[in-house]
Amino acid sequence: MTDQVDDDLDSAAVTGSSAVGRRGGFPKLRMQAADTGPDFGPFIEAMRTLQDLAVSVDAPDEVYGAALSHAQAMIDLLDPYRAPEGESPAGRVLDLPGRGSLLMVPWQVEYFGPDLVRSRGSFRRYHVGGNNAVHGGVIPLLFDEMFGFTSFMAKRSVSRTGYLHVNYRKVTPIDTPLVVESRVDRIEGRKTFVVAELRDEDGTLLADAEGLMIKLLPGQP
Ligand SMILES: CCCCCCCCCC(=O)SCCNC(=O)CCNC(=O)[C@H](O)C(C)(C)COP(=O)(O)OP(=O)(O)OC[C@H]1O[C@@H](n2cnc3c(N)ncnc32)[C@H](O)[C@@H]1OP(=O)(O)O
Repeated sequence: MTDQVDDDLDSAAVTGSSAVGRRGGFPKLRMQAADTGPDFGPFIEAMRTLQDLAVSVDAPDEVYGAALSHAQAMIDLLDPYRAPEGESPAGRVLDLPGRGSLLMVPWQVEYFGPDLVRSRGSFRRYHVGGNNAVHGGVIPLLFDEMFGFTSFMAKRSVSRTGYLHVNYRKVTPIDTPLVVESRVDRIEGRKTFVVAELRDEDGTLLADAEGLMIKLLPGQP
């Protein structure tokens, strides 16, 4: 998938501080897909496991103290390497789940075209809202990412989400392979109406969504 998207991302417009030009409203960034070494992916996966643990362990206070020391050592190690958006690899490694960004759910786009974008993955302990069900605020994050990608593939990339409506049809489980598909429903001037469905591998509908992506005007952030 990377080659096609590399080209598109190179000319894509995304928000950020290191602008090198303007296209539509967004600053245009150097946004080539990041080419990382072999340790970046495992580092992100380890950080995701730490997120799972941080929301789930019940440990003695001295264990939290020891973990805090390790966390502070990591902060000291990484802090000198802070980089502007569009330069740090997180969010730009298209072959990693969630583009290698901890903000994104760790899903992998497996098909993308102007007609359809499909992504697969699982939610995990970090995403639990209650009783092992995925938090109702996490699912729109997945849909919004899909709508952004769908809009991008439909060559409507300089767009932002105007609204995102989610119907929660069934409880969404963690640690279960799921699939989401998103497509353009219709285009009206600046407005791209997008729809998506989240299903389990048996085809059971868990949630669906409709969104409005609005093409930005020059000067809009
Ligand atoms: C491969 C890369 C993948 C990346 C994925 C990442 C995707 C992430 C996408 C996002 O999450 S973007 C962040 C969340 N969204 C925002 O922060 C948007 C904040 N809102 C705005 O900036 C402005 O509202 C916006 C620029 C979108 C629109 O403002 P405008 O003043 O230019 O639009 P205007 O109010 O004139 O509305 C334009 C049309 O949209 C309609 N509209 C706007 N908001 C609407 C709304 N909420 N509901 C229904 N219709 C709406 C409006 O009626 C009108 O329709 P008509 O053209 O038919 O007259």
